[in-house]
Amino acid sequence: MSFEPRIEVQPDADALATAVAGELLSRLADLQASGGTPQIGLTGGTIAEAVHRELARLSPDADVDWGRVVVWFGDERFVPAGSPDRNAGQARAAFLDAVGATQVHEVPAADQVATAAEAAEAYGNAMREHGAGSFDVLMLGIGPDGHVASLFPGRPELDADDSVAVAVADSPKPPPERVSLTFAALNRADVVWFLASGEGKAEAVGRALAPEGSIAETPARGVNGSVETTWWLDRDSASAV
Ligand SMILES: O=C(O)[C@H](O)[C@@H](O)[C@H](O)[C@H](O)COP(=O)(O)O
Repeated sequence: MSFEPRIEVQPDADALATAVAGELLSRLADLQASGGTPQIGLTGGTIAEAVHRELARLSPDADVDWGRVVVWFGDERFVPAGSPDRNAGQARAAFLDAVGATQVHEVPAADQVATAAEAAEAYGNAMREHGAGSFDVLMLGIGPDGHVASLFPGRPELDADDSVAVAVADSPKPPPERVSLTFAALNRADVVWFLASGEGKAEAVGRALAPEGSIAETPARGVNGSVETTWWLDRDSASAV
């Protein structure tokens, strides 16, 4: 069980993105120096995009072989592979292609399988086949409603603990069809990093970090790393902590 969450507050979104990218590269270099092949989980969203761009900028000076980093996604939008809404496409454009990441496991897209349920099953099989025992670092965003990945308040997917990934229909956050890792899969992380920037996230971050509260109401409360949980915030998103 992880201990109290660590809270890191940066002055603004730019400083936050730089700090997260720098710390991730440092962790990856250490893991590789000790002979590991790190497994990481990426997320979609605005601050994640900023972190990805910083990873592209900082990676050339870091001692990280991105060909030896296995990349997964905490959730994905169930849209065609070429859609600008794809988290994987955004991450590839922002840094994965630039840094030479070759072990990137994308959730099947809407023009590759017939249904989001098929995509979820295939992704779960891929994680089992590749022995994705646990994430060395799993990065997650949080929505203004407290959602994490594509696990939204009060939704049945919160209870889908017997699978790795689950299809999400009628998502409150567009696009409507998604695939999300379940709490069971998300919690198979040694280290969980929540990324949140801006006043619009302050209330949700406050609820997620409050001593009391329900996971049904604030799903981000349901994810913790077995070794570390860090909330990477800026002054605005930390204003209710
Ligand atoms: O696919 C997605 O939309 C994300 O995985 C989602 O969980 C995101 O991380 C949060 O909604 C925060 O997004 P913003 O940073 O854009 O607010």
